[in-house]
Amino acid sequence: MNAPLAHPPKAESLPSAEGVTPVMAQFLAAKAQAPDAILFFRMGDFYELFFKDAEIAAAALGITLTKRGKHQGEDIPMAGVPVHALDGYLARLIRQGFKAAICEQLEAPSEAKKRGSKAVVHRDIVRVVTPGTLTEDSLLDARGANRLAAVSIRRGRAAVAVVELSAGSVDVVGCSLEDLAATLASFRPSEVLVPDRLFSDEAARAALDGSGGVVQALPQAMAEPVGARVRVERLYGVASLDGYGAFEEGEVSALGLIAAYLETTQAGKIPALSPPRRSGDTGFLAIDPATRLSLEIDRTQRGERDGSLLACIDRTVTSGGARALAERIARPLRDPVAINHGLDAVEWLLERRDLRRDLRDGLKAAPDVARAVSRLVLGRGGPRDLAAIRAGLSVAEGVAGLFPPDRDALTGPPVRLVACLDRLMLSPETGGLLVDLAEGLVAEPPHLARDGGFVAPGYRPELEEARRLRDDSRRVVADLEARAVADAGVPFKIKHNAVLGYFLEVSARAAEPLLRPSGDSPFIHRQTLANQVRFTTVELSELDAKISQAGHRALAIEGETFETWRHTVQLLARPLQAVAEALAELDAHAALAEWAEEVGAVRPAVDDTACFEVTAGRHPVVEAAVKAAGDPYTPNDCRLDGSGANCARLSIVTGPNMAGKSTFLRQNALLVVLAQAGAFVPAKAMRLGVVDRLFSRVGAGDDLARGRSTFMMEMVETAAILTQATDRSFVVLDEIGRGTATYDGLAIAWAVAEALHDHNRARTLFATHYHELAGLETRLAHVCNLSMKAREWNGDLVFLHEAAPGAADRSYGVQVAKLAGVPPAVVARARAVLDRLEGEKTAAVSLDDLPLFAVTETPARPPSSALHDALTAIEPDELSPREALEALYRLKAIRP
Ligand SMILES: Nc1ncnc2c1ncn2[C@@H]1O[C@H](COP(=O)(O)OP(=O)(O)OP(=O)(O)O)[C@@H](O)[C@H]1O
Repeated sequence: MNAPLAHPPKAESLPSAEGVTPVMAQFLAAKAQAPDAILFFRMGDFYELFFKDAEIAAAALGITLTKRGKHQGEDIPMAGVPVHALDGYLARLIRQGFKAAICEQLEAPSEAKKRGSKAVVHRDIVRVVTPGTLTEDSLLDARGANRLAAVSIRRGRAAVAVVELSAGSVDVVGCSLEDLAATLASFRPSEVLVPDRLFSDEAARAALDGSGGVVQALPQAMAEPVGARVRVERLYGVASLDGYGAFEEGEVSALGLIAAYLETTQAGKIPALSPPRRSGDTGFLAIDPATRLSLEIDRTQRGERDGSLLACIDRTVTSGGARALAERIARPLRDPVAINHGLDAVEWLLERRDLRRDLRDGLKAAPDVARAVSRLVLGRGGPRDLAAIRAGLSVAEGVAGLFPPDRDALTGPPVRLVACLDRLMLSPETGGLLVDLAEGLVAEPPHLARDGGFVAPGYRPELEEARRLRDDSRRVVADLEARAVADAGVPFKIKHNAVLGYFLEVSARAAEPLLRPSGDSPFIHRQTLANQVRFTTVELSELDAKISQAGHRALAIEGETFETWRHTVQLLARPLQAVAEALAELDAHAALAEWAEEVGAVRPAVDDTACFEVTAGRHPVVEAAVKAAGDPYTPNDCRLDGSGANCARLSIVTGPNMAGKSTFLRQNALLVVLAQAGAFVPAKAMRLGVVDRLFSRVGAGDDLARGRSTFMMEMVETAAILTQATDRSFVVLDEIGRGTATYDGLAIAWAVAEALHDHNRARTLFATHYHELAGLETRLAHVCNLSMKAREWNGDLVFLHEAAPGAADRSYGVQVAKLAGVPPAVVARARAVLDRLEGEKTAAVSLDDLPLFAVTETPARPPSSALHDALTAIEPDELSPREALEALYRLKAIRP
């Protein structure tokens, strides 16, 4: 999978500003500020696009391309979208990898006119929209987080910084280059920032490709640690970052890329961010992109959520909860203590069915508080976001009240739940905001603050006054119609428009007597149309002015009230986000308990040993599919021990096609993911010594996009496992070696199995159709054979899906071909050829004679030496000439 690259229009294609109209000059000035984005230029009720942007948008969005005026003798291409439809068009552009800049009108045309009739309305870019910086509900997936990541590599170490604008969270992880891909993939970023120099770095490119995000290259200078530190300090408004922890150079550099990007894309608006959460790469179970794809953890191989492990177990009732659960499954933990804290919370809620039901019922009323807060802080929120905060805070109060006050460590809620409950406790400030909004905001406010109508009656006396004046005057206007009809004797109708305000309208014929000159007529002519004539009176004009003044005043007071609330939300952003997080976490825990009850999952025993023991385990997704089709699912045991003390470290799994080998392998890998994510597991029992890295590989499909053949891909991925797996890792390999000629494949499979057993010492399940590999059981100390059982019945094959000790004798490929509907003549011929080949094989050279079986000495990990380590740590691009010379002397001084 190749990461899509952002494809902005080229900066050098900007048209010259010579001799253009004032509005076009304004457009070009804005365009120069965001040359790599498609500029949406507000003109009244439309956002217009010009020049190359218009052509790109017309092609990408299917909108009409027209022209407007000339530029240096050439037509100016133009396209436009109505203001109210902007979000939809933005979403489509962003999905296609474009950036968009929004240039707004910052004053009303009437204001501009005060500066002279030729004055141009003041406009400026208020925001650059990119995939990682979206906050609008209409542009976001409610159940998935939207993250912006940045990668930096300094002195041989990688760092990943990640910000989720809608939750205000910031994570930073320093990791080895080997773990970069897994670390980046664990965040599923929508957009990844990299210094442009990293583009030519093989390892970095591979990691970026696997991240799934749109890649944006920034100038290398933005990643320089000194400048980066200053930018991060500015983002947080602190004099020094030291108060947040001691950051590695690469971490500061990655955070600096994010700070630079937020400064430009948010046009100076500073989001409310929590201090960077720093975690080393040892905090989480490393799962590289290929493994995520193969296990279909949060997306299927086709890229859909439906059908993944996450979709199968997700019972959350809020979008924040869904995101929290997704994060847990995407980044399982590695520390048994932390994992057990999560399991304690699930167990406690599982045991309290009534409380759990009430909790989930209460949570259902909680809107997306996190996203509402971030929109308000970034100046994009409206009254409905305030209503979301009000509802969220009152749910927090209600939900906290469901839990017993008992905080005893033995009988009360476990630590993870107590931590959530503590965050739900409203402070005097957040409590005050709730009271204020409950009193001052109407029950169902409009989306936009602009049109008013959201401040509750009675909340501000001066607003009441203005509203009364406006409404009373409207009533007088309504009375005036009847009086005018009586006075003039013509059927007047009172109407209103933006240009004339209120006026009296009557048909042209009926108006005739009123148009004759008369000294004392109160009706003043305003306008003659084809069929109607419009009049006003002094009284109507006065009332009109009164209504419009009162209306403006009411709007101004509502605007002021909104601004006060928005400001309070900005000040309280962190505690409000903490409430949102706590609600989300409670939802995720309760959802895991709910799912565990539904499918009969049990608590895994997670510890520091090297064991893996599953009794009657099930594959959650395949089980659901099989049961939906009305068939039973066969549970299976699996026992491995990395130390080799209690049972085998490596199992060779054989069996007919379709017998359930792949399901068995993935099932056990998924149980590791679930257990370390703090979830219960679908099994009768499970004991797990924590895993540091999880690998799953299937004899691969083609990756034509990257120009690599099936077999090459298979070997690249196998190489990654052999260099990275440790004695704490868990590896599942499915038919490795199948992509080449039989003997090459067998030889490679054999050597890989041996290396994993002898050198990596990882707990491994190795499924294969090379039955010769079963011979490893007698040759290596910690290998056992397992086979998936099937029976022949009246010439047909019946799959039992049962993993039993021992090797399979054959593959039954021909029987499977028959089951699949291959024509009988072809099946019969295949059987005859197979009999012949099997007859010949008995006479062939014995495998024992092959050098395959000689014990290997080659270490699987690359050799490491002081010289090698020192060389790896040097970053030539970061050294001054003097430092380079010093580094050279240091290298010379190292003795091999
Ligand atoms: N434990 C089980 N209980 C019930 N049905 C199962 C079980 N395991 C697998 N199946 C069913 O068998 C089908 C085939 O399983 P799977 O793909 O794991 O077989 P396989 O041995 O890997 O096949 P191949 O060697 O052809 O790749 C699954 O799609 C599922 O419907």
